[in-house]
Amino acid sequence: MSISVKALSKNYGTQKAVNHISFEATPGKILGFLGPNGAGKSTTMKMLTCYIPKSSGEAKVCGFDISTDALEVRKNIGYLPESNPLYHEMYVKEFLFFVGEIYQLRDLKARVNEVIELTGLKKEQHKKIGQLSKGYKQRVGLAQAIIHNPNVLILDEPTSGLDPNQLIEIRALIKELGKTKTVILSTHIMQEVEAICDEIVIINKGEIVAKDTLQGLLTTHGEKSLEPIFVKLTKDI
Ligand SMILES: Nc1ncnc2c1ncn2[C@@H]1O[C@H](COP(=O)(O)OP(=O)(O)OP(=O)(O)O)[C@@H](O)[C@H]1O
Repeated sequence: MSISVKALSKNYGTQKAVNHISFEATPGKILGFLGPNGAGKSTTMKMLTCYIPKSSGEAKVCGFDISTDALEVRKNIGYLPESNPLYHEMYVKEFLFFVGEIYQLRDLKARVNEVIELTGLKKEQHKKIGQLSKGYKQRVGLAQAIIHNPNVLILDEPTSGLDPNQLIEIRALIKELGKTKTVILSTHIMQEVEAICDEIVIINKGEIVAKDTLQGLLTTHGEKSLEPIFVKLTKDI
């Protein structure tokens, strides 16, 4: 088990952003983490990547506890945050060298060239990040997330705002990465989940309302697609 989450909670003051959630994620599978705006997806991802502390509960990444083994957790995780914060004044290669140095990677030049190849950045590699299109900025975000070859990838809305061509290419890349790594991906695009996710967790108002495979959810709810199930489980009544 690469990710194990048990009764994990996060309170912001009196607000329960994430409330006692439990789920697991395994290598070679892509887990779609879905929920309406404000459901608690980013908060969960930030706890798993040790960006914010939990309020209670437990989570382990590759056996390492997010509260007591943050350094080991970070070594094992690649994270693409929702806003994809990048240094716009840096050149693509310069930025990837910078990230690789933080991880103290050996043979960094070869690794930077490898991730540039993997993420399809070759023809844009000499540009400044600020000069790149949104899709290529996402590729840089993915490149920095995988540069240290982590076992687990946490991707917060990796395809939001991309044109259909970029979307297809980034999805294909994520699917490829998901063959060997444990991937947790949040998205609002139901077709994306249907296309690439093996497991689905739906969170609403900080609580998990569904946890199954796509086929399992379709069968349980007697539907042919995910959208009506998502609406049924998360709409305000
Ligand atoms: N730093 C913070 N301080 C206070 N409340 C916060 C903070 N960050 C998030 N929240 C609140 O926690 C709840 C969950 O937010 P979160 O960003 O995790 O949702 P989300 O599912 O990622 O939403 P979206 O799909 O819009 O990105 C929301 O009500 C949000 O306003």
